[in-house]
Amino acid sequence: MLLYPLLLRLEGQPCLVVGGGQVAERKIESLLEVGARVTVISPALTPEIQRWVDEDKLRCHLREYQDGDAAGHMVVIAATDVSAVNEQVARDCFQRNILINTVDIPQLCNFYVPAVVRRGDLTIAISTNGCSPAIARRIREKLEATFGEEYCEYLQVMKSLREQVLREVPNPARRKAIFETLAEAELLECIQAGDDQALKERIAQCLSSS
Ligand SMILES: C[C@@]1(CC(=O)O)c2cc3[nH]c(cc4nc(cc5[nH]c(cc(n2)[C@H]1CCC(=O)O)[C@@](C)(CC(=O)O)[C@@H]5CCC(=O)O)C(CC(=O)O)=C4CCC(=O)O)c(CCC(=O)O)c3CC(=O)O
Ligand SMILES: NC(=O)C1=CN([C@@H]2O[C@H](COP(=O)(O)OP(=O)(O)OC[C@H]3O[C@@H](n4cnc5c(N)ncnc54)[C@H](O)[C@@H]3O)[C@@H](O)[C@H]2O)C=CC1
Repeated sequence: MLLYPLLLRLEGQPCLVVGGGQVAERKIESLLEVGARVTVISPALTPEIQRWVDEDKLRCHLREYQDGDAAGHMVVIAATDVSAVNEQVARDCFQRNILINTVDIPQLCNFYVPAVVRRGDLTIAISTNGCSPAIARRIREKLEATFGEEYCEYLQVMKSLREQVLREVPNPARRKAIFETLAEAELLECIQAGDDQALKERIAQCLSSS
C-alpha cells in the first residue's frame, strides 16, 4: 500500500508520546524541534527525556497509559515496549480519528515517521514504506553528504528573489521563466565559493534576461 507524504504544521499543537524509552526519546526530539506541545505518559524516562521535563520543554505524567488518555491530541506516538499497551493506545486513536504512530506494529499506524534531512527551510523526508528503517537511515546519511549546510543560505536567497519577482513581475509566464532561469543559474556554486560578487552578477543576469 502506498503512503501519501505530508508535511505537518505542529507548532503549538497537543501531541502525546506514550512510553519514555529510547524510541520515544527520538520521536519526542523531532516533535520538540517543530514546536509541538508534547505530553509524555510513562512510568520511567530516559535521562534525556527527564532533562527535557526538568527544563519545562514537555509535560509528563509518570504513570501507565489509561484508556482515553489519547483524546484531545492531534498526533499520538505509542512507543512503549509492551505491544498490548501500544495496541490499546492505537485503538483509542483510530476511534477518534487521531494521527497515530505505533512503533512496533506498522499495521496500527496511520502515519510513519520518515528519516529526515534538514537544511534550514529544505526538508528531505525518506521512507521505505516500512520495508527497512535501517536503509532509510543510510539513505539519509548519503543525502546529508550531498546536501550541505550551504542549502540554508541558498534557500534564503531563492526565497527573497521569489518574493521580489512576485512583487515586481506581473506576468505569470514571465515569472515562471525567471524562476526557472534562477534555479538553473548555479547560484549554489557561488554561495559554496563564498563569491558574493559573482552571485550578484548572476542574479542580475537572470532578472534581466528572461
Ligand atoms: C514503520 C516505522 C514506524 C515508525 O516508527 O514511524 C518503523 C518501524 C520499526 N522500526 C524498527 C526498527 C528500527 N528503526 C530504526 C530507525 C528508524 N525508524 C524510523 C521509522 C520507522 N520505523 C517507520 C518506517 C519508516 C520507513 O518507511 O522506512 C525512522 C526512519 C524515523 C524515526 O523513528 O525517527 C528511524 C531512522 C531515523 C534516522 O536515523 O534518520 C532502526 C535503525 C536505528 O535505530 O538506527 C531500527 C533497527 C533496524 C531495522 O529494523 O531496520 C522496527 C523493528 C523493531 C524490532 O526489531 O522489533 C519497527 C517495527 C516493525 O517494522 O515491525
Ligand atoms: N519504530 C521504530 O523506529 C522502532 C521501534 N522499536 C520498537 O519500539 C519499542 C520500544 O523500544 P524502546 O524505546 O527501545 O524500549 P524501552 O524499553 O527503552 O522503553 C519502553 C518504555 O515504555 C514505557 N512503558 C512500559 N509500559 C508502559 C505503559 N503501560 N504505559 C506507558 N509507558 C509504558 C517504559 O517505562 C519505558 O519507558 C520496542 O518494542 C521495539 O520493538 C525499536 C526500534 C525502532
